[in-house]
Amino acid sequence: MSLPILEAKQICKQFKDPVAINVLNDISFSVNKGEFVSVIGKSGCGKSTLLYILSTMDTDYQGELLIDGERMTGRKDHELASVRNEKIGFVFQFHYLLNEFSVLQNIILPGQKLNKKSLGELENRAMELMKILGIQKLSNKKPNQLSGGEKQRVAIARALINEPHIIMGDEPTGNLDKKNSEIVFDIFNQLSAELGQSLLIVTHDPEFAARTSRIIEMEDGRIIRQ
Ligand SMILES: Nc1ncnc2c1ncn2[C@@H]1O[C@H](COP(=O)(O)OP(=O)(O)OP(=O)(O)O)[C@@H](O)[C@H]1O
Repeated sequence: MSLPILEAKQICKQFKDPVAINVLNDISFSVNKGEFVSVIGKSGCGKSTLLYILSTMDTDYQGELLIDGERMTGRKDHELASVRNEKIGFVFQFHYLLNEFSVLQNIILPGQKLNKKSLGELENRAMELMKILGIQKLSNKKPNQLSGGEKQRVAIARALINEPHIIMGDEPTGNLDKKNSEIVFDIFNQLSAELGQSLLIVTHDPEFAARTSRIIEMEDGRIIRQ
């Protein structure tokens, strides 16, 4: 059997300011290739804190994190930055697209940063992704000319440009209406089912979570069900 894409082993996190609190306690789980996993739980239970650690952005924790079987814990910041660029695609509640660039330019930016493919190759991949996501007609528009749902689809294309091993999302449908949330869910589902894309999505939306392949439910910094 292939290695899990992501493994969290006994992750604990404490914030010390203003008073010491344990925000994450003994979090262990893994995500396998092609799995579409959601993380749910009440506000303040530690979901975003956990995602920040799993995405290698926060290195101040106890326990161990492995991505593709490789230990991330204890690695230097510049090494983690290149892991993020190469292996993780991010989709947030707010899309952080750059309004001075076109949709196409926004999508290929992380690919140019990684610098492993020519501009032509990146543009071809971006066109393919835009087709899958139904936004091919928007390639020359600027993000501020798009609807919220379209912007989020552009952000998903951007997250996919470097063929990430895992997509991580923090409330990616949090800012969308029901119809656009459905569209985003269907895209994630299709990526997982047809392309074997692994996804780990933090969400407040119980309907969204109920349709993912596995739900990790948190309470007070612990996993209470998965
Ligand atoms: N930098 C910080 N310093 C101190 N406490 C923090 C810090 N960041 C978060 N917390 C606390 O850690 C707990 C978990 O926060 P976190 O943002 O991970 O929750 P969440 O489950 O993502 O919540 P939400 O669903 O509202 O986004 C909360 O009690 C929060 O107040």
